[in-house]
Amino acid sequence: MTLTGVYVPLITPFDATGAVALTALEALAHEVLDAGASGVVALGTTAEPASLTAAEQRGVVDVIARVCRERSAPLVVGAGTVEAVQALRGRSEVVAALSVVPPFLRPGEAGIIAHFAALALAGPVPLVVYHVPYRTGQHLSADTVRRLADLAGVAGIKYAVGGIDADAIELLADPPAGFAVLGGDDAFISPLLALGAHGGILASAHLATARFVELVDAWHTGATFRARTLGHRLAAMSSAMFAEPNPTVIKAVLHAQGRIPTAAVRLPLLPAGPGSVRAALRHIDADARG
Ligand SMILES: O=C(O)C1=N[C@H](C(=O)O)C[C@H](O)C1
Repeated sequence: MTLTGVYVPLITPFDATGAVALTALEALAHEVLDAGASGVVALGTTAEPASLTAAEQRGVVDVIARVCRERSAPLVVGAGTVEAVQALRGRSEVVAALSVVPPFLRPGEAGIIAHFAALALAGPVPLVVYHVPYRTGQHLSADTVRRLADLAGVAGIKYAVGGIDADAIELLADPPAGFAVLGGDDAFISPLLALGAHGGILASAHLATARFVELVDAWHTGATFRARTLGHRLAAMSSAMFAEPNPTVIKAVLHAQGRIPTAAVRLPLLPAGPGSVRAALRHIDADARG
């Protein structure tokens, strides 16, 4: 199956004691699926996974997996190591592991291909390669992405290069069969869809979920005028959501909407400032007014 549409990488809500608010998380997963998301992502960057204990991570995946089971919705789980992908064995709702390109080391493109070949072999589910070079420090050419797509057990890429680059244009001019190209930079999702991307993993889609779904559908059905107009509006909204480190603004907005018990984030993140939150809420209000 090729992953398409909008996948929402769920935040991890905390309650007033600082514990993970599992009931609110469950409700959020239902809400985004009700609004038309194709699926959800557990333990993406947006979930602050490095700030969760192993037990909290398991609790988060358990809750989201239960929702996906009830709804027959696909679940993608952030997992970058052999141990983490192997821990997904037996979870039938999990359709893929989202695995970041190894950061910081910059092993070179041949090393990256060897890494994903080994990880794909070790895991029970296919991989979606998370390519975010402004964080990992590792460039991948279109040719390298094609070689990754050729690997058995690699189902797609979350493409987040901080813009639209020459490699994206080259890749999407002739996309590998059965390989999903999913945008991962919210503000650039519309132009990437225009080039032929299959969908996106978009934290902004916690808000205005149905609009992001509409955007993907509009590009995929050739409703270009609607797609372009909506794309500009959602890009402005996404920029407001990312005015401070993700997911601080999104959590504050969800809290202001009464959807999660607190806006709390864990260190090293600091809560978003009131000006950023007000600006983001203004975008959502404007969108709701049409
Ligand atoms: O958690 C994710 O997956 C995403 N993280 C990105 C980030 O934190 O920069 C943004 C994207 O929307 C999805």
